[in-house]
Amino acid sequence: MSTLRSKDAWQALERHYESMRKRRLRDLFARDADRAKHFSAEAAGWRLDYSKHRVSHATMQHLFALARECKLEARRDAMFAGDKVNNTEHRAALHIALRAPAGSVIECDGENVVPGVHATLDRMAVFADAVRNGDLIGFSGKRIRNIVNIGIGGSDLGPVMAYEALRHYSDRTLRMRFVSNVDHTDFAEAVRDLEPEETLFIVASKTFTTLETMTNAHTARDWLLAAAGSKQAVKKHFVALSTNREAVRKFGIPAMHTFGFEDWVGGRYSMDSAIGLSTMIAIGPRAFGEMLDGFHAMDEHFRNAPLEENLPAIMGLLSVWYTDFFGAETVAVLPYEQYLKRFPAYLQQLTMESNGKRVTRGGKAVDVATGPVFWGEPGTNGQHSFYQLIHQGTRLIPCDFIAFGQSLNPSGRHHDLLLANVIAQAEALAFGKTLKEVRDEGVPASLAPHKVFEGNRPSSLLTAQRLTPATLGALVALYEHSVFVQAAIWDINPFDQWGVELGKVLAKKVAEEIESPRKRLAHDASTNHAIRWYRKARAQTVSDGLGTPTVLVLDIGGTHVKIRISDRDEMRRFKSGPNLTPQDMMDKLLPLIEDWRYDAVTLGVPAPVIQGRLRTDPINLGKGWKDFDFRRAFNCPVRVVNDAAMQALGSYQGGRMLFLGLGTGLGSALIIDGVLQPTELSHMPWREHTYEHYVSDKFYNENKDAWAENVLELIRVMRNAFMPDYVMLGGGNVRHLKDLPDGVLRGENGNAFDGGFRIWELPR
Ligand SMILES: O=P(O)(O)OC[C@H]1O[C@](O)(CO)[C@@H](O)[C@@H]1O
Repeated sequence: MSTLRSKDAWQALERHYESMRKRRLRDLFARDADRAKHFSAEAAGWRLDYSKHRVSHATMQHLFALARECKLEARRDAMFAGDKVNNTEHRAALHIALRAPAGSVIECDGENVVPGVHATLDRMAVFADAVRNGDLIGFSGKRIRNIVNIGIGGSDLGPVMAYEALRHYSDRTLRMRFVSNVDHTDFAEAVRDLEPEETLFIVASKTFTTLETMTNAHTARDWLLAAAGSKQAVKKHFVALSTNREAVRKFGIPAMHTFGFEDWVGGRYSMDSAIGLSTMIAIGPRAFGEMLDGFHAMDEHFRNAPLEENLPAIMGLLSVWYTDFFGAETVAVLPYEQYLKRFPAYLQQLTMESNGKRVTRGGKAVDVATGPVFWGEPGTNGQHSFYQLIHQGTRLIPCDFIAFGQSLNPSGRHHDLLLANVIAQAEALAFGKTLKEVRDEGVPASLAPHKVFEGNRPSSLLTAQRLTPATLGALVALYEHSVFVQAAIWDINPFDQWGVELGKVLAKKVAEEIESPRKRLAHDASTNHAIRWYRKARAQTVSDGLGTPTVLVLDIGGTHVKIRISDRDEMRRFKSGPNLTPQDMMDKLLPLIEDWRYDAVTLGVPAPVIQGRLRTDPINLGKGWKDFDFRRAFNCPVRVVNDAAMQALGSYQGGRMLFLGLGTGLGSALIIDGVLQPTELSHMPWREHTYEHYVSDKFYNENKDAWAENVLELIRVMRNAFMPDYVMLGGGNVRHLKDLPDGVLRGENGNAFDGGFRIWELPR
């Protein structure tokens, strides 16, 4: 038996539960006319009515006794004192210091942390005011109007929830957006209608290493630089909120745009730290200060009020009561306030990342249920979807109803009806409707069971006068501390989150395997199957010309194979020669590019290619090229293209272009309005031989002057035949031509790679 189960108060509760299990709320109310008064408490602008819970005075006494036996007050005091209550990470959990008034003293490792907190708040205020006043200017000299917060988990849910909750108080001339998901759709939709020159990115990440956030931050930087041109723009358009100052500096964000906090602020407890910069920009430093005051008021209440009047203690203990004695698995959070639409999502991280634990602080398995599942939606919408199950389903789902006396957008009967609904829902859940009541209404016997409401379904009603920055702060602190109370009873650490690690590590491995399609898979059959399925889907995306693939280009020549990849400048090469078979090439290539990831391959081959297929083996290489299965060898989409055509594509400047490649032989290609037309001029008869003969490298070595004459003659003839807007000369021997006629341009050899990359942008 665990220490918790063996506690006197726990055992007393177990016995007491047997007497409460069947007690009806109807009876409890009938016996006590003042039950609503007796089972309610107030603090920091909030009133908690918990009279519709399945508790008696005795229940509450047992629960308070349990809290005392679990040393809740001592644990709370240790947290407030800056002790390392996050024992698995050896850290304090001092979020209460984030809202402590200037002048207070809260020590961590012997140092008063409050002055540092206020110094950051002051810097944030100066910055927020600069944005709000229009003093913050982007790269083009225009004022910043769009704020995009990039973060995830606590670096997103708190800011987005607070922005939505306090929208009424926000500066409507600013556009606030929040990007969290690594799904690119999130970023794409967030910036779709924004101008880079007016956009500020706030990269919010405690660690500044989180995969999703850093991927989105790099995408944001590319998006900005595509418009700004210069890397200097990053300094103006990016702000970082982080504890990892070194990583922020490496990203290119200057110290003056970095707002830090300390490791004693947990991600899900950070919305009132520097992570709240977007909130402060939206509502202004003064209102942000009011929100902090609300937090602080609830902190003080939690710290000083006796458990019997202590809102977080009561809420936390009720959660333990239902989770461990009634076997309830979830809690529904139902704000009757549209501005709180993201509150349930925010609470999910706060509650479940904190208390989703299966071992005690000392590492022993717990043998009672811990952290319930939190979920919810704003009322009244939920009433028309899942409330059916809460009213008549087989599960017990305690509900937290949240409502405000005054609407921020009063109009007609709206608020009356909203409040009527929340009050009525709590009443219906508690008291239900008996079979007799249904029958008395004249409902036929066959239908009556369907219309019975069992009732006895518990709920809290949390009310405040108005949704303000202060009431929001107090509400969040209420839940933070309620989570702490539950953790104290279960003896778990609510401040770590090891449970997210394994998935992160495996995702990194799987991403590597997806992006290196030749890697062998050694997972279970199902995981292997899923990876293979996605590799195929991904290859299809590339083949369909969607997205921007990373392309590996091979420029295969008679003496060397040169290789590049589209996201790096580096070129690698290895020797080819007259005996090089495609298999030899693969054997030399793959070890050389082991560290490169690519989605697609372009092969520029010195041989005729029609519709992506080699018509013959290259004359200057070994055998077996024509029928070799490159798609299979690379395990990703491959496009084979004539080497001259590839260079032509890389040199193309629009319109009708004739490309002539002067190398060992003669390469040629025609591009008309972006569409590549393969041509094979080299072996057409000319004079006593072929065109290639008279402009070849061999001919050049025999008679240089005649070679130059021949090239000019070739250009004249081909111009007459194809009527291009211009002729582009490529190949190594172009350098031997001094003066070029008008309309004839000199291309560069490196253009071949650009052609290999561009070919994936063309329709197939
Ligand atoms: O702020 P960071 O370091 O990017 O972390 C984001 C989130 O990731 C987690 O560490 C794990 O999900 C959360 O606790 C945290 O809020």
